Amino acid sequence: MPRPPRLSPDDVTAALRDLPLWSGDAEGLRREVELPSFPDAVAAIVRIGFVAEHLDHHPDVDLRWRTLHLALVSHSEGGVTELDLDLARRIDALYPG
Ligand SMILES: C[C@H](O)[C@H](O)[C@H]1CNC2=NC(N)=NC(=O)C2=N1
Repeated sequence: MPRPPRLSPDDVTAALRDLPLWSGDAEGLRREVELPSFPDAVAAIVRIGFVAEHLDHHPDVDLRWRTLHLALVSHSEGGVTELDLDLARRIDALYPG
Protein backbone atom coordinates (compact mmCIF):
# COMPACT_ATOMS: atom_id res chain seq x y z
CA MET A 1 0.00 0.00 0.00
CA PRO A 2 1.38 3.47 -0.80
CA ARG A 3 2.57 5.40 2.20
CA PRO A 4 1.94 9.10 2.76
CA PRO A 5 4.84 11.44 1.99
CA ARG A 6 7.27 12.96 4.46
CA LEU A 7 5.98 16.05 6.21
CA SER A 8 7.93 19.31 6.06
CA PRO A 9 9.72 20.57 9.19
CA ASP A 10 7.09 23.32 9.50
CA ASP A 11 4.26 20.79 9.29
CA VAL A 12 5.84 18.67 12.03
CA THR A 13 6.44 21.70 14.25
CA ALA A 14 2.78 22.68 13.86
CA ALA A 15 1.57 19.13 14.57
CA LEU A 16 3.71 18.89 17.71
CA ARG A 17 1.78 21.83 19.21
CA ASP A 18 -1.18 19.45 19.51
CA LEU A 19 0.99 16.61 20.82
CA PRO A 20 2.55 18.09 23.97
CA LEU A 21 3.76 14.69 25.21
CA TRP A 22 5.93 14.31 22.09
CA SER A 23 9.14 16.00 21.01
CA GLY A 24 11.20 15.75 17.88
CA ASP A 25 11.32 17.12 14.39
CA ALA A 26 10.81 16.02 10.80
CA GLU A 27 13.35 13.22 11.34
CA GLY A 28 11.33 11.54 14.08
CA LEU A 29 9.07 11.89 17.11
CA ARG A 30 9.89 10.82 20.66
CA ARG A 31 7.94 10.18 23.82
CA GLU A 32 8.56 8.36 27.08
CA VAL A 33 5.84 6.42 28.89
CA GLU A 34 6.52 5.51 32.51
CA LEU A 35 4.40 2.68 33.92
CA PRO A 36 4.00 1.62 37.56
CA SER A 37 6.00 -1.59 37.12
CA PHE A 38 8.04 -3.66 34.65
CA PRO A 39 5.10 -6.02 33.93
CA ASP A 40 2.89 -2.99 33.25
CA ALA A 41 5.53 -1.68 30.84
CA VAL A 42 5.67 -5.02 29.01
CA ALA A 43 1.85 -4.98 28.80
CA ALA A 44 2.01 -1.46 27.39
CA ILE A 45 4.28 -2.68 24.59
CA VAL A 46 1.69 -5.35 23.77
CA ARG A 47 -1.17 -2.83 23.78
CA ILE A 48 0.75 -0.41 21.59
CA GLY A 49 1.81 -3.35 19.43
CA PHE A 50 -1.80 -4.24 18.64
CA VAL A 51 -2.50 -0.64 17.61
CA ALA A 52 0.65 -0.66 15.47
CA GLU A 53 -0.35 -3.90 13.77
CA HIS A 54 -3.81 -2.50 13.07
CA LEU A 55 -2.20 0.52 11.37
CA ASP A 56 0.60 -1.54 9.81
CA HIS A 57 2.88 1.15 11.21
CA HIS A 58 5.29 0.34 14.00
CA PRO A 59 7.15 2.29 16.67
CA ASP A 60 10.75 1.78 17.68
CA VAL A 61 10.57 0.79 21.35
CA ASP A 62 13.33 0.78 23.94
CA LEU A 63 12.25 -0.61 27.33
CA ARG A 64 14.28 0.44 30.38
CA TRP A 65 12.87 -1.08 33.57
CA ARG A 66 9.38 0.47 33.65
CA THR A 67 9.82 3.24 31.09
CA LEU A 68 9.17 2.92 27.38
CA HIS A 69 11.22 5.15 25.11
CA LEU A 70 9.15 5.43 21.94
CA ALA A 71 10.42 6.73 18.62
CA LEU A 72 8.16 7.20 15.61
CA VAL A 73 9.44 7.53 12.08
CA SER A 74 8.26 6.24 8.72
CA HIS A 75 11.30 4.21 7.83
CA SER A 76 10.29 3.79 4.20
CA GLU A 77 10.04 7.59 3.79
CA GLY A 78 13.04 8.50 5.92
CA GLY A 79 11.07 10.91 8.11
CA VAL A 80 7.80 11.77 9.81
CA THR A 81 4.52 11.24 7.94
CA GLU A 82 0.84 11.46 8.84
CA LEU A 83 1.05 7.80 9.88
CA ASP A 84 3.43 8.75 12.69
CA LEU A 85 1.08 11.52 13.86
CA ASP A 86 -1.84 9.07 13.79
CA LEU A 87 0.12 6.50 15.81
CA ALA A 88 1.23 9.18 18.29
CA ARG A 89 -2.40 10.25 18.86
CA ARG A 90 -3.49 6.65 19.38
CA ILE A 91 -0.67 6.02 21.87
CA ASP A 92 -1.71 9.18 23.75
CA ALA A 93 -5.29 7.90 23.85
CA LEU A 94 -4.02 4.75 25.60
CA TYR A 95 -1.50 6.59 27.81
CA PRO A 96 -2.60 10.20 28.32
CA GLY A 97 0.34 10.90 30.61
C1 LIG B 1 5.10 -4.01 4.42
C2 LIG B 1 4.82 -3.06 5.54
O1 LIG B 1 3.67 -2.31 5.27
C3 LIG B 1 5.98 -2.08 5.77
O2 LIG B 1 7.20 -2.75 5.90
C4 LIG B 1 5.72 -1.15 6.94
C5 LIG B 1 5.59 -1.86 8.28
N1 LIG B 1 5.69 -0.91 9.38
C6 LIG B 1 6.38 0.23 9.27
N2 LIG B 1 6.56 1.02 10.32
C7 LIG B 1 7.30 2.13 10.23
N3 LIG B 1 7.47 2.90 11.32
N4 LIG B 1 7.87 2.50 9.08
C8 LIG B 1 7.73 1.78 7.95
O3 LIG B 1 8.26 2.17 6.91
C9 LIG B 1 6.95 0.60 8.02
N5 LIG B 1 6.73 -0.14 6.97
